[in-house]
Amino acid sequence: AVRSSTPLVQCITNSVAVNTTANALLALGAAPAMVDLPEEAGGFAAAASGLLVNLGTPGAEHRAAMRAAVAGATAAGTPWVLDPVAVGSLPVRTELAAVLSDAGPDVVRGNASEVLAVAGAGAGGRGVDATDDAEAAADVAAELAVRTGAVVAVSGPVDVITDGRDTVRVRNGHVHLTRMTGGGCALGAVIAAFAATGPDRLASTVAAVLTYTVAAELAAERAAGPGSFAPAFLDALSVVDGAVLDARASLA
Ligand SMILES: Nc1ncnc2c1ncn2[C@@H]1O[C@H](COP(=O)(O)OP(=O)(O)OP(=O)(O)O)[C@@H](O)[C@H]1O
Ligand SMILES: Cc1ncsc1CCO
Ligand SMILES: [Mg+2]
Repeated sequence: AVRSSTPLVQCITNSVAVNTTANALLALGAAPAMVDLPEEAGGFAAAASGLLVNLGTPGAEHRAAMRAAVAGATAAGTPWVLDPVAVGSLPVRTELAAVLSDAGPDVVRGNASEVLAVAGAGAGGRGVDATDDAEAAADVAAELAVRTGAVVAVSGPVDVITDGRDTVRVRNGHVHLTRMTGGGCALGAVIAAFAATGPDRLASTVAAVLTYTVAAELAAERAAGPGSFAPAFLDALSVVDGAVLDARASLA
């Protein structure tokens, strides 16, 4: 459905991951648009198929663009994904994530530390990357889903995806994804692309994570390390299909 509909995905994302994210969407068959000016972001979000709001390098202009884009997406019913990068101890993005997670995102996507922090459970001086165990955040993620109405996708060696009622675990993936910058950030954009294909947010998010992590496995078979993994991953995103997913999926 992503390939046949070519969803237009607006990304307000960080300056590190912008190129990786655009290339991942193109490889998958979606259309990226990094429209991140405050004066343009709201109108564009109303017309886009999906929106990513990623807090990785949230300068003042980006923050204004995020507010405008969320308002435009909300008014038009455009699905949007919040990636609360490195929230927890950094004050500006942590406050921003609290506001945005209450603004009705369709999906909140982060690693375990970030999801715990957005849920207000990341206390106690826990470092931003102190845990990569998504399972440890599963209950908190489900509570966050119920409170916000969002599907919550926690990434890690096993990804946990929940709408607060049903929870799906995706065991696919490869550690090279964590050694390529933007490995999590591009996943947020891919989740937005899949959200544009239909109203079932849990199903579209599981499909996005499964596609992404199976592509990583295909790429790892051809890669000598994280450097050659990155282009192999784009190649794999462009060929992975339903038959490969059926053969490779490790869901629980
Ligand atoms: N140890 C691991 N083994 C296999 N796959 C992993 C592992 N850790 C993460 N992944 C996969 O990597 C992808 C990105 O998840 P990760 O948890 O690294 O995001 P992140 O911490 O937000 O990344 P970023 O550095 O871009 O912010 C997900 O698809 C996840 O399945
Ligand atoms: C390295 C880095 N720093 C801020 S955002 C980002 C991309 C990975 O999250
Ligand atoms: Mg991240």
